[in-house]
Amino acid sequence: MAIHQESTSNHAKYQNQPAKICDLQSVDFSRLLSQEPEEVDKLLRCCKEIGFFYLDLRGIDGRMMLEDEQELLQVMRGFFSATAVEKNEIGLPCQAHGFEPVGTHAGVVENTMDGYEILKVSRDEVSAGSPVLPSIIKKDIRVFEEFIASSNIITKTMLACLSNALNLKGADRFEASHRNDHKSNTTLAMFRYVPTNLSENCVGHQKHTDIGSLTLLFSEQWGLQVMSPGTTSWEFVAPRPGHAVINVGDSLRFASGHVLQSCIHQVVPMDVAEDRYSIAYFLRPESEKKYKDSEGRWISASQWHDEKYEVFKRPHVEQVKDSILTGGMESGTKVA
Ligand SMILES: O=C(O)CCC(=O)C(=O)O
Ligand SMILES: [Fe+2]
Repeated sequence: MAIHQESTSNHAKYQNQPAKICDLQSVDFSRLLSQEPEEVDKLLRCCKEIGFFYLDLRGIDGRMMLEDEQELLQVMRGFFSATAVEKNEIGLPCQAHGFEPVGTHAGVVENTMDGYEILKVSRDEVSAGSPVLPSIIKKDIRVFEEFIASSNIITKTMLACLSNALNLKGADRFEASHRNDHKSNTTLAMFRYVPTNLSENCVGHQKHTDIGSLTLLFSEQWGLQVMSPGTTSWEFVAPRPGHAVINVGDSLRFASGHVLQSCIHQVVPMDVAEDRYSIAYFLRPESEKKYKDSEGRWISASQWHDEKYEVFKRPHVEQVKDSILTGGMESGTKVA
C-alpha cells in the first residue's frame, strides 16, 4: 500500500493531474487450468466488460512463469545496456524479430515520437529452433524459449476457457485458429522506456488497442494506463507482484463477433529518473484466419497486423483518419 501511494503522488508531480487507479479484477490461473466454472465466468466477464484484468500466477502452475519473467528481465538489462551498434546489428527487418531504437513510432503526446526501444523474438522461429537475433543475445535463446513456452500455455488455457464459456464448438473454438504448427505473428516483445518527461520529444507509448488475440504483460513499474470502454478518461494499472496483466486484442474481439473488448491503453512516463522495463507476449491468430474488422471489412490476421503497424508509424493527424489504431473502440460503443 505504501508503494502504491508513493508512486501515485510521484505521478501527480510529473503530470499535474490526479492519478486515478483502475479497479481491475483478478483471475486465478490455477482455477482456469481446471476449468472451474466460477473462474471461467469471471474471465468471460472481464473480457466482455473491459478486456483488461490481472492474472494471478502465484499458484504452483504459474510460479514458473514468474521465474521465467525474472530471468528474462536480467537478459533484457544486459541487452539494453549494450552499445547502439551491437543492439542494432540486424535492425528490425520485419515485425517478427529484431531491434528498434527509441523514436520509431508516434509517441503518447501529440507531435512526439515514442520513448522506448524494443527487442522482438518470433515464436515461430524459436519453435523451429532458428530465431533471428542480434549476436550478443544469441546465448540467451533458452531463456526466450522458456518464456515463450510458458506464455503459450497460459494464453491458450485462457482461449480454451473463453471458448467453453461462449459454448464454441469445433473449428469455431478460439484455439482452432491458434495452432502451433501454423504460421502466426505471435511475438515476444521486450521494452525499455528511457527516462523522459512529458515535455520531451520521445515519450511513452501512444494510445492503441493490441493487434492480436491476448497479450500477457509484465511490468514491475508504473506507467500503463487504460481507458475503459464507454469512458474518455485514463486510469493507471497498478503493478501487482505475482500477477500478469492480460488484455484482449482486436483479433479476438473480431473473432468473438465484437463481444469481447480490446481496451484502449497507453504508457506515460512516471519516474523521470529510471528506465521502465516491460515484457509483452503477443498471442496472435494463424496468419490466414479471417474476420470482420472495425471498418466492416473481411481481413486476414496478417493483413490486420501489417496495416496496424503502418498506422503506428504515422503522425497523429494521419492516425485519426480511420479506426485502425484503436480497433473501433474509440466510438465509445460498448457491446455487453
Ligand atoms: O509497455 C507496456 O506496459 C505496454 C506496451 C503495450 O501496450 C504494447 O506494446 O502493446
Ligand atoms: Fe498494447
